[in-house]
Amino acid sequence: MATLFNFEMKATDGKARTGVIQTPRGEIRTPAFMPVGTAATVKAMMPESVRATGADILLGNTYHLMLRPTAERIDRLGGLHKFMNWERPILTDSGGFQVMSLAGLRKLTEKGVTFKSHIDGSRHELTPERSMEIQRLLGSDIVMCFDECPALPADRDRIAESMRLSMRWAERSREAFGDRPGHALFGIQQGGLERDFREESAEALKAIGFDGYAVGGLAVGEGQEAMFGCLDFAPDMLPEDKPRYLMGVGKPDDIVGAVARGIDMMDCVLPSRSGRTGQAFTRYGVVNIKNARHQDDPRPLDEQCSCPACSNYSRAYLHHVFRSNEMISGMLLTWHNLHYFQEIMGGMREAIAAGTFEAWQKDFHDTRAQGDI
Ligand SMILES: CNc1nc2cc3c(=O)[nH]c(N)nc3c(CCO)c2[nH]1
Ligand SMILES: [Zn+2]
Repeated sequence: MATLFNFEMKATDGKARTGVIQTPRGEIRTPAFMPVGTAATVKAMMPESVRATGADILLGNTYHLMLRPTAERIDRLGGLHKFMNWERPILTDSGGFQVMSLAGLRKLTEKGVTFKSHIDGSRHELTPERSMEIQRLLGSDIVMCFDECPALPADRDRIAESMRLSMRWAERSREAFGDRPGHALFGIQQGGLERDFREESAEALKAIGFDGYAVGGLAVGEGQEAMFGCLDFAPDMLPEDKPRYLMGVGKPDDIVGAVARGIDMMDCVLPSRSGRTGQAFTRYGVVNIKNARHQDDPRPLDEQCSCPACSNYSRAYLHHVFRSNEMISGMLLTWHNLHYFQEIMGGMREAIAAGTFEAWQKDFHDTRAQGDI
């Protein structure tokens, strides 16, 4: 019987690793970037287009889907993969982070969190047990523990108290998840930027035992320097033979820096969200296509990019459709950004496998510094 869920390390280069996570719905090449499909869609993209950019796995959200159309309805309709026509792996976040960032009238207790829907004001409750049930109903392949992610900056007492609550919730999540071959449960390390709390959290998670381990509690306003400072020690505390997932990251240089510090998986709304606002990420830096200087420019966004936007359209055209608020504008730029993010991931996988990751990083940063964008 094929192994139902396992992480096969192929090569390392310094702290960076490259490998493959085998799942019943297909393999995930690491380091991996997960496009965010919050409400059962990667906004402005057909699923086959998302696949064409090179994505092996998508992220879905417990919070959004429990409110609309509800997990029970998706279950009755055959589960999230069928519902959104994406048959490859899906990782779902557990809802706590989105409650704190989106919902109203929240009440946090040891049991869980109650809140008012940002959609219609109805009241809801999320607990570790309910989050596990929702993610089971959705049919996601990688389930995240229900946790609490404190906003930074926060004092040490607050961070310790929040981390310890999350570790008790991790225990309850593991208990409620049960034994589900072919489905993985990932624990989430908390502890802010504090080395001792990160250590305590890692020890607690390892004692429970998970199929993968996320570094949570970052990309919440601490800035890249502080985040990298934490990533200089936090991932090393997690089991080296399991996938390490940095939640919510990030800009291209955040992603490269995280992989260099031992991270295997990441997710971020940036490429899709900024694609819809006209912000394009290229190897030379960021291009704001709505800027008037592009209105007569016949060149593609990025001469070296093979995506549909760069292969078939000029900057002048992209500028026009954004200025006219045409639907194709967000489609083309989202496709380009996701394609570019996957190109970065593919480049890193190859470089790590070849032992040339240092040189690859130098080229990545040097190219970004030059060039007329
Ligand atoms: C954009 N920054 C960010 N930091 C995060 C931190 C966390 C976290 O600590 N826990 C959970 N469950 N999710 C998180 C998420 C949502 C991931 O898309 C985060 N997203
Ligand atoms: Zn492109």
